[in-house]
Formats: sequence, C-alpha cells, structure tokens
Amino acid sequence: RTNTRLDPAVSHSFVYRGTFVHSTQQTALQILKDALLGVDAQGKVLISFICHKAVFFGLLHSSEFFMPGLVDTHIHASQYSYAGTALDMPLLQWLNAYTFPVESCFKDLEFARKVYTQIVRRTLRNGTTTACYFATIHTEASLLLGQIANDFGQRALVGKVCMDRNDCVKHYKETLQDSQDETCRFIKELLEKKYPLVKPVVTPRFAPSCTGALLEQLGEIAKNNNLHIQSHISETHEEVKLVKELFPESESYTDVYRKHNLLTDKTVMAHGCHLSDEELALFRETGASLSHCPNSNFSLCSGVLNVRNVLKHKVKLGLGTDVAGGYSASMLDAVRRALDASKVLTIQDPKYKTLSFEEVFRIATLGGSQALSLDDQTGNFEVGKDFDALRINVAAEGGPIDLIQDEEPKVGLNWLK
Ligand SMILES: O=c1[nH]c(=O)c2nc[nH]c2[nH]1
Ligand SMILES: [Zn+2]
Repeated sequence: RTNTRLDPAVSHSFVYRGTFVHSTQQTALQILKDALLGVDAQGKVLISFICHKAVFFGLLHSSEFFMPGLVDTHIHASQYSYAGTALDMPLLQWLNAYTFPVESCFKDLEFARKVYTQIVRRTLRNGTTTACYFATIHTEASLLLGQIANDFGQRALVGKVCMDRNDCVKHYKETLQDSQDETCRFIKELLEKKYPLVKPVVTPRFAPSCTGALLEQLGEIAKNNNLHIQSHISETHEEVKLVKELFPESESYTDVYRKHNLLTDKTVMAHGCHLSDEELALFRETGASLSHCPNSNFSLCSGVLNVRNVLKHKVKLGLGTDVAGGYSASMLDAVRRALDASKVLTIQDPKYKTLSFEEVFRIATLGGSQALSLDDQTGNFEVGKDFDALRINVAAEGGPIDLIQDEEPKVGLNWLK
C-alpha cells in the first residue's frame, strides 16, 4: 500500500502489482508473476483496468503474493470449544457422548457469543474468508453467528441445525413443528438483516437425526426460498447401515435426500466416504456437491474419501475442516490432511494416482466456491469476482518459513524459479 491518505468518503479503485497465485478450471495452479490486477471501487476484480477517479498502487514485495481466500465448506462453529479433545469414539457414539451435550449449551446466548466470536476470528486468522457453518438447533444463537460473521466481514453460509429425532440425548431435539417454524423464522430474520456476505442455509443435521416428514418440509422450504442446503452423508459404515434401517423404502443414503428434494445444485454434503458410483452419479445429475473433511475422517476413524473417483464422476468438491470431528480450524491443515488421505490410498494401491498439492490447492479455493455455488463471487481472480484475497508474506517476521534465496535453485527444483 502507499502511504497516501485516502478520503474515507470517496470509493477508491486500486491496482496491485506483484505475484498472484490462483486456480482456474484449466490449470490447477497458475502463478502470475509481476502481474497487474485492478480492483474497482466495489471491490470487484477488473483486469483491464480503466480508471475514472484516483488510482492507488499497491506494490507487493518479492517475498509476497496474493492467493484467493480459503473456502471452508463444512465447519461446526458450535463445536469449537472442544476442538482437539474427545476423539476417542466412532461417530455415532461421539455425537451422543460429546457433541449433543455441548451443542445443547447454545441455548445460553452469552456462551454462544463467546464461542462464535472465537471461531470466526480464528478461521479468518487462518485465511478462511468463506465458511459454511453448522450452528445448533437454537434460532437466536444461530442468528448471532450470522451477525458475528457479518461484523468480522467473513463470507458465510449459516445453518440453524434441524433435528426431530434423538433417542440418546432427549433434551437436544425439536418437535417437527418447532423445527419447521424456527427454520422459517431463522431464514426470514437473517435475510431481513440484508448482510452482504452472510446467507442462511437449510440444515437437516443428517438423515438419522430427522424424520422423513421433517426432511420433506426442509426440502420444500429450500425450494420455495431458493436456498442452500447442507447436511452429512455416508461418513461411516455404521451410519450407512442405520440409514438403511430407518429409511427402508429408499434405494440408498443418497436416495433418501433426493426423495425429499434435498439434492440440488445448491446442496453441499459432508464426507461421502462410502458412496457408491451410482450415488455419485446422482450427485452429478442433481449438481449437488461434496465436502471432503479428511482430518475428521482420520480423527473419528470414519473412512478415506476416494477423491479421484469423485472427480472422475465430475461431482463438485470442496474441502472442510469439520471442527470438531476435525481437530483443526485451519484450511491449511485440511490441505495437508487431504494430501495424506490421498497417499494412504496410494499406499493401499500403488496404482492409485496421488493428488498433487496443486490439485488440493484448487479444491481448497476454486473447488470450495463451486461446491457452495459461490463461484460467481469468489474462488479465484477472474474478472467480475470479488477481490477476496489473502496477502501472503513468506518472509514475515516470526513466520514459520526459513527462506534460502542466495543461490540458484538446485536441479529438480526448477518450479521455484
Ligand atoms: O462429523 C460429523 N459431525 C457432526 O456433528 C455430525 N452430525 C451428524 N453427522 C455428523 N458428522
Ligand atoms: Zn460435520
């Protein structure tokens, strides 16, 4: 940035010069060196920059680059208080022992304020400029999460959790009527706030927590209001078996959601570790997407998603931290775990083509924006999108990287040039 004093009453345009790193549909990782990028007064990217008012130049240092903000396509804001603990059980037991008791505490708005402020602040510090959040069943606390994300300037989809089935923690569930009424109230009140970056998402927790009647109502609500939908699918074998028992008339787990109009091109489903090829084809047909949450999948010993197979089926795919099944609220961690998960598959079958870090970078940015159907606004630096960017300084004082830059790159490291 220049030191020029800007008149806060006037909207300004900017031109940045330096290195830009992003993904496109054609190229997993594109590095644009010594490039110019224009941003108009509304914060939109304008490469072919024409300036009508004053223009201010932002010159990046050679140790700096811009990359798109990270997109966390699946995170439970309400589970942040116990992240990094309580990972000693499989999913269904873990929900009953830890998750439901903690989530029931969000009836207390002051507790909610504390945890939600921390998670929004933390994810932003970790570079997550877009997050798709699960809150809890409590409408007021869920609205508060939306307000906090708005106040901090984070792009967010916020979901009031819906569940009218819970045999183990009986005080943490809603009646069918309440779930429906409170979902409508949540949507109405959040939309009325007119937050520019925060929108509601219809959130059935997952099929085992919902009756068919509730799933049907939620499908209707999403359709009538053209809203996003999020849930979980096929995370563990035990869960898949339970869904078969609870919904015997459905052909598959995916079919349960499809039957209730919950698979649309604005749907994102977490996990999908154990989906069949037929189910992936249903995702592709409906335009629904998956959120790959490798930290959670390892931490709860749930399964390993075959990302190559998902991509082969042309299903939209993003990355998620899935706090607190995942112990880290960092998308950089999710990137590393996604690479580990891919390597596990290669260890099991040496013919399996391991994902490259470039491919995972794309899934964490552009892929996430596509999975959330927000790729008209964010995900990369294409003209017309918001300039939603992270300014990375690899030589930052006290940072985690030691630069060794006094000699030419060694043989085999030509990509460093
Ligand atoms: O990882 C998960 N976290 C949850 O909170 C949850 N609820 C249903 N299924 C779930 N999976
Ligand atoms: Zn989850």
